[in-house]
Amino acid sequence: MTEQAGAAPIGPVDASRVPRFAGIATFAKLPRIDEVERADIAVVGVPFDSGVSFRPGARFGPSHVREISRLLRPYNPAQQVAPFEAQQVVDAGDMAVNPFSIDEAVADIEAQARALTRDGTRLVTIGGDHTIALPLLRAAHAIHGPVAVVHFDAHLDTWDTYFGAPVTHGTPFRRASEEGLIDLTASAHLGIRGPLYAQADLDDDARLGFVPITASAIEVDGVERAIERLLERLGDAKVYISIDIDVLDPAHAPGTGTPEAGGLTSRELLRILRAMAHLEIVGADVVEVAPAYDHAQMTAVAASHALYELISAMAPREP
Ligand SMILES: N=C(N)NCCCC(=O)O
Ligand SMILES: [Zn+2]
Ligand SMILES: [Zn+2]
Repeated sequence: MTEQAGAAPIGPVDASRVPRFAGIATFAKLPRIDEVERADIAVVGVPFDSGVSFRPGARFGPSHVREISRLLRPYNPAQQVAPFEAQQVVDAGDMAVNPFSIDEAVADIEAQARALTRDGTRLVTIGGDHTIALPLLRAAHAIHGPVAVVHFDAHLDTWDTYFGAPVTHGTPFRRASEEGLIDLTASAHLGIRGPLYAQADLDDDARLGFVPITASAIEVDGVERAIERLLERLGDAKVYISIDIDVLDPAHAPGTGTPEAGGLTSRELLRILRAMAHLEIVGADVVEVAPAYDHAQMTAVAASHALYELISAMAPREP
């Protein structure tokens, strides 16, 4: 089956005809990339977790999230859009990445991201640990120049090195800032909380170009105020959205490697994502889902809904 030029996008398999628990688990039962001529958005997995500092297992995130994503439905009332009708969305499978060498893996990811985005396709990536944001930002920068990074996370991920290693899941945004990949005037973290190594972590972070909208600011001032601050910061910059699922409270997302108490609810996360629908979103990722620590697929449910809101936010709107 091949999409004809100009024809309507090929959508998901109809779950009222083929039970959603049957068949191959592509994301949201979407077509595979080889079933269409060209895609506006490719959902791609990056099964890599050799950059973690604590619990491993995010390499199994992509298949775990795809499995539960089969429950997603075609119309998103919260954004008033049918995200798989308004644009061609496909599942591009998983990238092949070296599990024994971080440097090789990072080069593999960048090369495959560049190949997938060569003809204007935008990537929505399922991790994998947060290390993968660095090569994904390198690939985005090659096309768009410096992008505003909207980073949802309990952690800053702008630390310098771990055991002397510069490329880990705690360091991607420091490297990205040093390399000039991010727009230093428009990037922000959301949901930051928990213990740090020192006050200097925050000072470094500000110097590297981020403004933190903390979990406690969201609690005290409310989600609407957080959205206002975020949109003010972003202006009309091109945006890359990176969601570490540990931005959610462990009550909402236990299946992750470095959990921290006091996090966002999934409802808060989804609402903030919807507020970015009018922006130019050039790519996105959802990372750090570690199925071995998940219960009742709850972390995967949160991740699959975050991905659905991202894809919906990226859909073209009637002017
Ligand atoms: N990116 C995530 N999830 N965690 C980073 C934590 C780094 C640390 O152990 O200090
Ligand atoms: Zn984190
Ligand atoms: Zn992170």
